[in-house]
Amino acid sequence: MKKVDMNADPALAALQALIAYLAHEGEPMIVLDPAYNILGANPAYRRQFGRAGEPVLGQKCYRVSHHYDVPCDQAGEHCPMRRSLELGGPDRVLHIHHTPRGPEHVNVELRPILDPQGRVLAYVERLCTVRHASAEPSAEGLVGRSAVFMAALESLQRVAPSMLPVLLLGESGTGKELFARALHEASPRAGGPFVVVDCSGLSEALFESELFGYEKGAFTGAHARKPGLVETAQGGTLFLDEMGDVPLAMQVKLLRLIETGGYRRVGGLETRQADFRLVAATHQPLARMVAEGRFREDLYYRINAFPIELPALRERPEDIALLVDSILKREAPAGVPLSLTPAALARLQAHAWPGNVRELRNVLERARLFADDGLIRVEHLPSGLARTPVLPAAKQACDEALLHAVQGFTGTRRTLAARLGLSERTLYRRLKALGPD
Ligand SMILES: Nc1ncnc2c1ncn2[C@@H]1O[C@H](COP(=O)(O)OP(=O)(O)OP(=O)(O)O)[C@@H](O)[C@H]1O
Repeated sequence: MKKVDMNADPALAALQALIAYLAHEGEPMIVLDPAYNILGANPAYRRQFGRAGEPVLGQKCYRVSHHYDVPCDQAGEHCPMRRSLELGGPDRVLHIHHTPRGPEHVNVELRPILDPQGRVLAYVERLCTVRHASAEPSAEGLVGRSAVFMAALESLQRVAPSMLPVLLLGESGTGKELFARALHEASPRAGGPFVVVDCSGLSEALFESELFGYEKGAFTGAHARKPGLVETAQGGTLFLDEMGDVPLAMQVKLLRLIETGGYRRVGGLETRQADFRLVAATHQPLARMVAEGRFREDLYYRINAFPIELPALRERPEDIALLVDSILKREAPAGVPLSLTPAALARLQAHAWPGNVRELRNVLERARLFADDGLIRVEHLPSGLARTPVLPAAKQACDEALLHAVQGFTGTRRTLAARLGLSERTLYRRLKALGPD
């Protein structure tokens, strides 16, 4: 390695020392100059994000991570370097990065390194791939890449390391349970249990014995002692689903449990100490229920410490294609790939989805039974589903789906037309309308 003359350029020497220091860090890190050039990359970065034969040094960070020709903020995204400059300190953002494995959700943390005069000498960027959500079709877990989905995921990432109770708000079928599980997995309690309590439809007595357990002989039928779900969640996460349905009389016991961690088994005298991270969810308007006296105000403030709004599916139509591919991966028997015609996809994108992702899953499960050749067409979708309105969004989605299909296809036009459920002439006409390529 070339020796640096410290007296000649102390700033350069400081940068070299910084790069050498980061070489021993286990997490992927790069050093950037204020003009977005990558000055150094540690071995962890090269292992995780480097591509054989593609040098990263001297490249622009936005080119390597996003394949953009301009910085992220000029491409409509949050640029941590710009924000860091505005804030005069570190910044964090969740981005979708191109990696050798495909697009991935990556947590980016940027810290400015200042010279003695307080000028930015360089930035250190730490990258951390989010493992519990996918930006590509995935057979399991959360998937999504729309801005509203990313905002919810970013909140999840920020709160996960803490012990703060989280309240997930969203319509039925928006993935509250999936988010709760992802939160648990992203938290330091991931090695502990994840326990789901469905609070809907439980009477007060049943709720108490389910949650706190009971002693032998506590009531008729209590032949043996039974631990409650709070005890089962020891060291892990307790997920209270449909929190708005907790009976009023139980709310006070729940509040005591959350505030002091203390509870008693039904029929027991001993106060036991709970140890769980609380995640609650509801599709009900809790604030209104408080105003109407149907939900305790003190409990509401306690659980509402960190609310996360989960978007309805109609607010993220750009995620539908990704969700469809993911659900079809889940539903398809091994080895039989299923796909949709662009027209069928456009119809799904135009529907309002009151039942959200669950409804989408059900529609696809049904359609699959009709798609004998593995291709789901419009006629396989329920007739009540949005009738292909020529909405600009739906039309554009249809065109995008077509382009996507063309780009990934290596066979002849004839076989491509057959796969898409179009006549060869229609395919030719549609491609012509999309441009010379
Ligand atoms: N972002 C997502 N990515 C992949 N699958 C999803 C996503 N969101 C929801 N799902 C799927 O949709 C279905 C409904 O999700 P989930 O049960 O988590 O919703 P919920 O909001 O808890 O519903 P409810 O309020 O009725 O309990 C599940 O099959 C889940 O796997």
